[in-house]
Amino acid sequence: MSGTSSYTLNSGVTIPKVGLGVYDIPIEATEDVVYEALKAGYRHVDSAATYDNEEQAANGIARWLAENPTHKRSEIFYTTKVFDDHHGYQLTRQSVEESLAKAARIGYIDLVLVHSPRSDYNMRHGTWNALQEFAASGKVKNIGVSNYGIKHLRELLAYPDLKIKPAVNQIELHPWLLRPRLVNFCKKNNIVVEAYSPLARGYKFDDPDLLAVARRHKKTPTQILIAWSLQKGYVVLPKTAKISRLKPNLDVFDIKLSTDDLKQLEKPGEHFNTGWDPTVYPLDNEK
Ligand SMILES: NC(=O)C1=CN([C@@H]2O[C@H](COP(=O)(O)OP(=O)(O)OC[C@H]3O[C@@H](n4cnc5c(N)ncnc54)[C@H](OP(=O)(O)O)[C@@H]3O)[C@@H](O)[C@H]2O)C=CC1
Ligand SMILES: O=C1Nc2ccccc2C1=O
Repeated sequence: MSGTSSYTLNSGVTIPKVGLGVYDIPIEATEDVVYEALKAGYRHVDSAATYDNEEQAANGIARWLAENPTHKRSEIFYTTKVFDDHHGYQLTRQSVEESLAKAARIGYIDLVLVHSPRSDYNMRHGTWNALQEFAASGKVKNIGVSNYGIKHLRELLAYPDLKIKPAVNQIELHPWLLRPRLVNFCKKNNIVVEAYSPLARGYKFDDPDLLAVARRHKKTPTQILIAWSLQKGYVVLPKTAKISRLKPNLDVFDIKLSTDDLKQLEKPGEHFNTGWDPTVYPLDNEK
């Protein structure tokens, strides 16, 4: 098992279980890190319009494909996102066209996400309609959401003109932020869960329970956290800008965490958010 190990989305398309998150990788380093990631076995890259490195991420993929002609574009999964300031039908069309132009060297985008629900009903609805059109056109293969809470998902699933359900919901998840209700809602609705900030951005690397589990498995805390996400059935999106960390972060498929390991790692009482939490953003009638 490796970077090619995958889940199947509700669209029927497969998605590699591990993706390289490229948030905060400096623009000038992104192409090389993505290229090296593909060399190391990654087949999935997660970017966003706001990360300012979409073009460099796509170019890293294009360079690797050009140098490895036995491999096909279809083996690689490239995600980007539409930010809050481009909600609404017209602005979302514009944002995705810009993302497509930046991804020109790889031809299409595998997944476009609504980055967060932070607007209002009409704007979110317009955004989803624009994404549905891109998906129908084939320029975008799958569409989904990020940072949606249960209420935002319920709202979307009730659009009277809904044609395509979200393929994924990308949310912050790690042993200090478990979100069982939201995860179960996604699973029940056949929405694949993607875990972002799966390393809790490094804030918990010295947690004594994490260190104990890591010692037992002769693995690093990073590898245990990635394995934890996989064992929960999540797509996992660890970020590193350091080429030397790419391979070790993928060397996780042999880790089998026991029930006792999971109990020791998971901290249901913490609800530790490392960044923003748009899953609680109010609906129109809550404002
Ligand atoms: N949809 C959304 O709203 C959000 C999406 N995301 C996505 O999730 C991805 C990952 O989340 P992110 O918040 O970046 O943080 P992560 O939880 O992935 O943690 C990244 C941190 O861990 C460090 N790290 C990585 N590997 C190792 C290692 N082997 N040993 C020691 N330290 C390590 C990195 O440092 P270094 O780079 O120096 O290795 C960096 O400081 C993002 O890049 C983005 O794609 C993230 C946040 C929000
Ligand atoms: O990767 C991300 N890190 C962030 C921090 C703040 C807001 C959005 C994001 C991301 O999408």
